[in-house]
Amino acid sequence: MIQIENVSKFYGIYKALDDVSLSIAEGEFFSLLGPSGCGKTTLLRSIAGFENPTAGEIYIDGVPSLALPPNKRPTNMVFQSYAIFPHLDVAENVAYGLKRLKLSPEEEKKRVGDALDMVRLSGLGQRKAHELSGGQRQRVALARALVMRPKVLLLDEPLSALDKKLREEMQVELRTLQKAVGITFILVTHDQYEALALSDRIAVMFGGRIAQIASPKEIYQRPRTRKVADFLGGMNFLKAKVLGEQGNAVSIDAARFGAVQLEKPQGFAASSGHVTVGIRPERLRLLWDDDRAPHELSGRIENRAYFGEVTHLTVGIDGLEQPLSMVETNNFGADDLPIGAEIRLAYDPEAFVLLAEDPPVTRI
Ligand SMILES: Nc1ncnc2c1ncn2[C@@H]1O[C@H](COP(=O)(O)OP(=O)(O)OP(=O)(O)O)[C@@H](O)[C@H]1O
Repeated sequence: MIQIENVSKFYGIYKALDDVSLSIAEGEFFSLLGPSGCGKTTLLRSIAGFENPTAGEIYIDGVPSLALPPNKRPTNMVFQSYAIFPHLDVAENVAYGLKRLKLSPEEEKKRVGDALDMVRLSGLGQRKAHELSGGQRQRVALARALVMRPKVLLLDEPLSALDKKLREEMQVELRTLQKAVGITFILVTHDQYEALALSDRIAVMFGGRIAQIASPKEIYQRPRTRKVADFLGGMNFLKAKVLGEQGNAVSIDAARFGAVQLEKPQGFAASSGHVTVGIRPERLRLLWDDDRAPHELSGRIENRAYFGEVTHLTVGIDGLEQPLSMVETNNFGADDLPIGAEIRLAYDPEAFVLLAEDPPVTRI
């Protein structure tokens, strides 16, 4: 549905997008994820036609689209600020974009009704903007875009103005809605949980470039570089020594974790004989009393933070440069462990990932 080919965007000498290429399938929920300033909004606005890339081409449904103005593209955008008119009621807001299509009054009414149904606002058509909650206003903004029946819906941080609980509810709704309407959704977000929960695939961006594109599970469990790993959640990083390579696998000595065999990431080159490996905090598990595991380490609690359903632990291990981060659900008493307590932990060597070097950022 969308094919982005070698797109670059300069603002003066500043490179906001640096040779970006990617394709998005019809019906896919695709997220552009990255820190502030990485270029995700510039890329989304380039698809919409609000921004003109300096080089490259964007094909939408097979049509080279960079020369087309926004209203000639089969796309529609939902903005961060709700962008609804305060002097119009909900139904009038939703009907606004339809006016230029000059539909019959019956057809227009039906399309507005369908769009309000989709976002679960039927019955609220006569309400004014100030009579709506934040979540309802955001749904009006969605209905305004959906009523145009775009092939691609572009969403620029649409939930970031909502409080945490409402945002989580709307995330579930957005995902359900996308599956129901089957339209291609492209979401810009800097919230990794939002991207993980909603997307079929995620592109992680840094410094105007795509660092990795993969499914949520793949990108979380198999991040290609240290920066991708770090952006998606907690990760324990270790320096390890390469013992040998066989085909697609590499054996490493991961300090106190011993010898581990790992899959090589794409573009991997163990130039220095040392590599960085990572293991997520939740892949380490506390062992209690007589629990035994094939792979164990002993350590000491150095710090503890209580988060209600989970406790984050920092565990010092003799022979490791950095303490390890762990996450334990508060079922078995991790929240009561005192600082200084001696513990044992289990790990699965298969949970380690080998991380490639991040490319240097050469933006200006
Ligand atoms: N009109 C402009 N003129 C000059 N620089 C710009 C312009 N628009 C964006 N930039 C710069 O280009 C870079 C990418 O901006 P962009 O808005 O795409 O980032 P982003 O990843 O969406 O960030 P955020 O999450 O903060 O919106 C930023 O460093 C920004 O300052």
